[in-house]
Amino acid sequence: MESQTSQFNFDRRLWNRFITVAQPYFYPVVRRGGWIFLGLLAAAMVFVVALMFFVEIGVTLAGQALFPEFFTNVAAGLVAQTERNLVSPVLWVAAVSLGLSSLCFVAVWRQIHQRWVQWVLLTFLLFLSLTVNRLNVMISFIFRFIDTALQQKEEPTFWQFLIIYGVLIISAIPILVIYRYTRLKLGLFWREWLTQYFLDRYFDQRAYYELDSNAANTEIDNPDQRMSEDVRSFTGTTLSFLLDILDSILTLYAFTGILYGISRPLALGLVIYATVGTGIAILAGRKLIKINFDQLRYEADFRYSLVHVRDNAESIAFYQGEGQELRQILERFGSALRNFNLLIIWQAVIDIFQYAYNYFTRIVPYVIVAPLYFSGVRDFGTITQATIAFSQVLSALSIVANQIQSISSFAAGINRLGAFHESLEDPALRYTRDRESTIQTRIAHQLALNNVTLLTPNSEQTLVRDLSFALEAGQRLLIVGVSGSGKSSLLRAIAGLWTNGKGSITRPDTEEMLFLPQKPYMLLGSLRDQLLYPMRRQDLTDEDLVRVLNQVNLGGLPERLDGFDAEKDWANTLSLGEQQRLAFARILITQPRYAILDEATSALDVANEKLLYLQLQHLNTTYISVGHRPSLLAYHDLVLELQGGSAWQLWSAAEYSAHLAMAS
Ligand SMILES: Nc1ncnc2c1ncn2[C@@H]1O[C@H](COP(=O)(O)OP(=O)(O)OP(=O)(O)O)[C@@H](O)[C@H]1O
Repeated sequence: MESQTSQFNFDRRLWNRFITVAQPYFYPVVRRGGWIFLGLLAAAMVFVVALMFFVEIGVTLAGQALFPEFFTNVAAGLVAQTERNLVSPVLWVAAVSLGLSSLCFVAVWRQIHQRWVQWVLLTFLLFLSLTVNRLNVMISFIFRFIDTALQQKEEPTFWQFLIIYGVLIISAIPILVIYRYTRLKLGLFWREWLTQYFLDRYFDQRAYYELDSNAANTEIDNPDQRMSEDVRSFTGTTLSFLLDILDSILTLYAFTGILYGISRPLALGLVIYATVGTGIAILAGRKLIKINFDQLRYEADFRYSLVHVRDNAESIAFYQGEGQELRQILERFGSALRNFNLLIIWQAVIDIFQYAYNYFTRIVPYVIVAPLYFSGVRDFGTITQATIAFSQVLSALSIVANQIQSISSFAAGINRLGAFHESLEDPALRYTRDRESTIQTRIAHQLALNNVTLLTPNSEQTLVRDLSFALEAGQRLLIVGVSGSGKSSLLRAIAGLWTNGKGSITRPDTEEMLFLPQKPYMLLGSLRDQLLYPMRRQDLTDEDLVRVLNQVNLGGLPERLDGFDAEKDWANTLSLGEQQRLAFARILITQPRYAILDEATSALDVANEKLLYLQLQHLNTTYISVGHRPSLLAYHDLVLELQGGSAWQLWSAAEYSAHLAMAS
């Protein structure tokens, strides 16, 4: 896999990642889906602009019909413009644009019919953005009239326009509020969908397990942050950039003509100026992507170290490891601060560029238009108009140059989400090294291993070589061996968690098997949730649960801990032995065909261990245990001894007992 940390550029890869993450909410992922998505977006923009054209004509005509005197006196320019529009070819262009853009949506309706809410909201949002843009233009006109009336001391006109302004603002406020609300609402829907999209893939095929996101050399650090903060800022920022781009296009449309009319060299000079500025901003911004990317990681690492302390509070307290923990946390915090320092230095460098870029622009129109004025070709007002048009067009063209900081941090977020998406979609990318071969799994009624050679995920150790055995129904196997010989790993291979190696494993479907891992797992939730984990059987009453708890010697638990529905921090409330017994109760409730127990009774006294195994023998469950204690031999028929160095031997329980007796 190409190293992601070496790829911080505004390039095709970034663009592809952006489309990959942004598209699925609006258009299903299919061949050429990205282009169709962009086409639809353009169609939505065209639709909105054409619609606005007709809305403006409609509003003016309606206004003229309702208040003829007012419109003829006050908005004569608007009326004249509307009358010109009604006979101009632009009317037909707008009508055709409206029809064609609608047809684009009709053409792909089958693909997007489940996504109509987002398209309606997005189109509405674009329309509102355009309305707000128009309102601003109107307000600018009103103030021009107010200023002129003041200057010419036309008091009635002055008051008239002030009242018009008041009325306009009263009608504009709801539009502004709805505009903002719609933008946030669409962001919220999108975030909900995208988070769900990532979560589904995160839990699919145990990606969360294989990502190994705590390893120092991992490509995908802190998936939690990617799914929470990165997704949130991705959706919000994409929408606001989209609206900014629309705004820029409209501004360009409105003012480029004016500018070109005044001076061609000015228009041309502006394009060159903005292109150079954008180029420099992109060059400087590239550096910022990497720094922003690192910042997100360092911040998440810092937060994780604090969560880690919270999760392991008791162990740290026993060890009195506060000093060490504090040092670790401060180190991570230090990395975040150092990187942030770098960020503000680079921002200062970019600020130099941006200030220069924006202040120099004030000179440019004068430099180009003043000679025209001096030579008498243009009048004085032209300079003012050119300056306004120039600054409008420039700000539209300078969207990248002026927002490079936020664009680079947006790009960093896109890279984090894009890389995460890639590794979730393609399991091969999750491993740091290429696998030469994998252990094959077949689903069958019984469990059997055929010539299995098992390696650790990083291929550093071969744990067992050419291991073969088969378990008959009802046969019970005990796996023994020195610490680190690979006992738990063998169970991981049976469960399909580890597949690095050769050979094949035949086993029942995992739904028919229940694994109790070495560390008893206590989920977040109530005592009922603990007992019913992982399959939520709805048919069990409280009496059934109490009966099961009695079987594992935990009958008093509900009374002691406020019933079945109180939520507690179970891992810290229950003793290790209690947690193991609770985990064992899950087997008695689930009654799987196969149970796999990894030192599941290691924290229990021998009497409790015996009680649990006797319960297990009453079920129709075939089980495999891993354990060190000789007392376990009594509950098993076969013994698999892992001898270290990838050697193994299979014994009957009786033979192994005799072997132990001889050895001692
Ligand atoms: N994720 C991993 N990546 C690489 N090596 C690992 C990984 N997990 C475990 N190992 C290594 O694999 C070997 C076998 O580990 P395993 O947990 O299977 O031992 P075990 O026999 O169950 O030990 P114990 O009796 O102490 O629980 C160990 O040397 C361990 O360090």
